[in-house]
Amino acid sequence: MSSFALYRFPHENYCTLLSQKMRQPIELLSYSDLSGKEGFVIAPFNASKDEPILLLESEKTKKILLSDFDYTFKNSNSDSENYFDAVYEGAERLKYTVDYENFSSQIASGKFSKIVLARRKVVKSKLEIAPEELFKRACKLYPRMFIALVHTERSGTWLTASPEILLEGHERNWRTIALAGTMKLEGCQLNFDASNEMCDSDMIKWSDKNIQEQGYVAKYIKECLDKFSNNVVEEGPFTVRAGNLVHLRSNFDFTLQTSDNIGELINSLHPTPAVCGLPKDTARRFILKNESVPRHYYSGFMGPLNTQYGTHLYVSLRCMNIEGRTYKLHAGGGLVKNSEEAMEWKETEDKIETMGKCLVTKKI
Ligand SMILES: C=C(O[C@@H]1C=C(C(=O)O)C=C[C@H]1O)C(=O)O
Repeated sequence: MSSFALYRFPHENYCTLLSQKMRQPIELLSYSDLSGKEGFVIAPFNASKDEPILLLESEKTKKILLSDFDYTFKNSNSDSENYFDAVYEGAERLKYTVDYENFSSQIASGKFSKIVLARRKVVKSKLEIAPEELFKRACKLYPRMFIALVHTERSGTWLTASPEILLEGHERNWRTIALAGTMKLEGCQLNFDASNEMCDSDMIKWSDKNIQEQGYVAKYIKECLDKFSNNVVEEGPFTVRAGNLVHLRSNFDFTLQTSDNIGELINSLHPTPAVCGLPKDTARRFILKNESVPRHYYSGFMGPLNTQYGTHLYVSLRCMNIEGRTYKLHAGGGLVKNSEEAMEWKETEDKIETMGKCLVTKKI
């Protein structure tokens, strides 16, 4: 099968299909090597020989209006009855509890001020659902998010509905964000940021724990950017919606003299404490060694790099790895001093629901 990336930016009514048949994607082992490269990047949480950074060069690019989607991809099964079985990967809940104990004890001992613990849920469907159909559902359910369906031989097939920009811009003007802190909208709050009705944003009250979690990410990002730009403008944090969740977000707009060393900037930013921890390198090593389930391309990033439309890299969150009728849904959350296990577990369940909804929604 050829490699492809099908993606849609927030609020756009069209998607882009980039496919590569003749050659395999370029494989890179270091984020810094992205400097000067052009194409669609699919990067893992941690680049290695087994899981390299993949770069698709556009042999063929096509823009498709979402309203023409069904005509372009003729799917037969969007209406049929389906059901799902949760596949318990050796006591998933228990594994999380054990990991949580291990991770939070490192915070208690002062090794990390913040660390992100992730897990996955595996579900099987009775019938195969065309991945393009799932992409279309994600586009309709999540107009504010970056939606991407990618496939390569090395990475397998992944669908993401990401609220988090890692880096975007072109020439001199760039932006990144610090996104962290999570709450599920309930009751009247579900009107938050809906176009027709207003909900009093005072109804969304952030806990000190969430404010602290996001503060760590914002501080880290500011320090990274100050090494590359002397012109960083920080705005926020403010509340933003992602499906039925809200997060705290700060914007960082900055200028670069040249985008020639963009790989260095990416290497410095990724993985931010929104998906990894502080201090970064020890947290990353700890996660790789101790988390029960390998992250693969979850909590990496993907998107177009240095194309004629600029760079738009998003963190690969609210995503799943698709293997036929088996769907592996990944999610994590940041642990800090006052975290509680049951609440952190629920947060991962709430995040997993983002992709879960795409699986169970029938025709939309
Ligand atoms: C790690 C994830 O999300 C990240 C972690 C968040 C948190 O800990 O509150 C919030 C948004 C994302 O930056 C995920 O969705 O799996």
